[in-house]
Amino acid sequence: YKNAYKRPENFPPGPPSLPVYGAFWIVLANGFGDLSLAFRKLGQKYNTKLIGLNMGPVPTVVVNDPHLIKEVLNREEFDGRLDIILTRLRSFWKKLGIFFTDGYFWHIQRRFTLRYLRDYGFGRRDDTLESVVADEIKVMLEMGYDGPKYPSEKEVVNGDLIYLPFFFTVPFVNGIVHILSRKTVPREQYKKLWSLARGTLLFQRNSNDMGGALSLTPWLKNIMPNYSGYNALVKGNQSIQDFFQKLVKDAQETHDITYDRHFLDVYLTEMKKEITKEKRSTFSVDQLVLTCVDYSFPAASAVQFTLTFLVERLLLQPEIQDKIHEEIDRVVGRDRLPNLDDRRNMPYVEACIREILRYDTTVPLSIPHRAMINTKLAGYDIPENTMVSPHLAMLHMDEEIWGDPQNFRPERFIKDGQLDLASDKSLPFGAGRRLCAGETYARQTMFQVFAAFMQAFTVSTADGKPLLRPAKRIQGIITTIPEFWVRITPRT
Ligand code: HEM
Repeated sequence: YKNAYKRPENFPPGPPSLPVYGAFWIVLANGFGDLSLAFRKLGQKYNTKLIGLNMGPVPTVVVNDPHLIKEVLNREEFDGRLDIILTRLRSFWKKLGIFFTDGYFWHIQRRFTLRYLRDYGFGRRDDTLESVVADEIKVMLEMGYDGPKYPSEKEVVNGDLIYLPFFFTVPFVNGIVHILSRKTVPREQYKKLWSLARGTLLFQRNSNDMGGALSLTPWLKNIMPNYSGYNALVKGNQSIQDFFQKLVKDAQETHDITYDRHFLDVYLTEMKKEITKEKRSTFSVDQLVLTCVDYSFPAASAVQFTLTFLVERLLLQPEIQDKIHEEIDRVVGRDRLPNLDDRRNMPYVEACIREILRYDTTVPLSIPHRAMINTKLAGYDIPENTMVSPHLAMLHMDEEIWGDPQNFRPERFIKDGQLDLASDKSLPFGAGRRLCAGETYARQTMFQVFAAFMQAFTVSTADGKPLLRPAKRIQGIITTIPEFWVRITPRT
């Protein structure tokens, strides 16, 4: 009983702790498989904007209020990340990468990678990258029109059916591979990219926004490696890591310090310089592999699932599909692919993407932050090392901000026929110094892929019956739905 109510002094109110998993049991009882729902209910029950609880041994604060979410994202002392088994098992049991590192290491590596990836088209408008992605889109559409050319393509195309999300994988991932290495994986080897995307999905689904049971009780990996998801996490991670280890190894073998061919060379050159100059460096080959993994992981999962949610929405609300087709035909016609210049003239397509990012929040509780010092939030004391989860889905469903958040209504972002950015108060990519590093890449490529796909096809359900309700959401690190077949009909 004493333990159940033991909590740091002046900590936000919230559910008591039970043995082993602390309040996680109560969270699960309030929304098994839907942490966002659970925290919405707990917020109401304790009548609080900040829910304080112990997730296993970890003091945790879930931020349910739009203003406080923005405050957390913009205060430096909340920029930390947790050091948990989930993050270690993907990075050779070290603290590496961008997503799950913090402090000096993260600052140097995030800044360096964003600065130099930019030279290869990442995070800005770049003609070369745009045409690389457009070439991949042409192949994707060709698969849709003509069916599989290589056996592995049968995994994603079957007659007039396509398999989502994997039909969308290649343009997104090959775009990143090109930014990193100035090459793309050719069509006859696309299988590699699909298995990388499948591995990523396996990893995403075997944990959750808060690290899952395995992160709270890491010893589970020794006694029940299958049931705890540990084996699946290792397997899922392996497929993406193997791909990039090979890419980095190839670059190392042909690296010449006097001439940088691509981002991998730029990194290796800096690494060699730093290692001769300094005794300790944040640069290493393992870190380069993890950097590649971190920039590819969401490109092989979050973006393609966002478009998959959008296609599902078109099946549920077919009138939206007609409006999209009308806009594409009016602005672009049928003789060329939509390009990034068209974005400003296609407010409806752009608004559909913004609305799905709000409506189906991909990362409902964001990636957990960590308080790096003892601090205060809304008058409460937040001890150092508290996990702090900004509840983005709550912000996206706030009635005061949106009026009718439960409706999927792209028009909410359009004013006088123009996209009204000021009305988009959503934060699907977070904010502040931890802002998603791939937001620009995600927004640009999603527009390119989706607009071209809709220019070419009409979508309908595989069985021809109207879709009446959305698929059940699968809670993972990102939220997904089960893969499914969709019928595409070329537009005449
Ligand atoms: C629909 C697509 C995407 C969504 C909704 C999304 C959302 C997010 C969110 C919510 C975060 C955590 C922010 C925080 O900690 O407060 C994040 C971090 C991150 N995202 Fe994305 N993301 C998407 C696509 C991408 C893409 C395509 C890339 C790379 C190409 C990317 C790279 C990253 C990286 C590297 C971080 C870690 C940043 C850091 O911790 O410093 N994301 N993303």
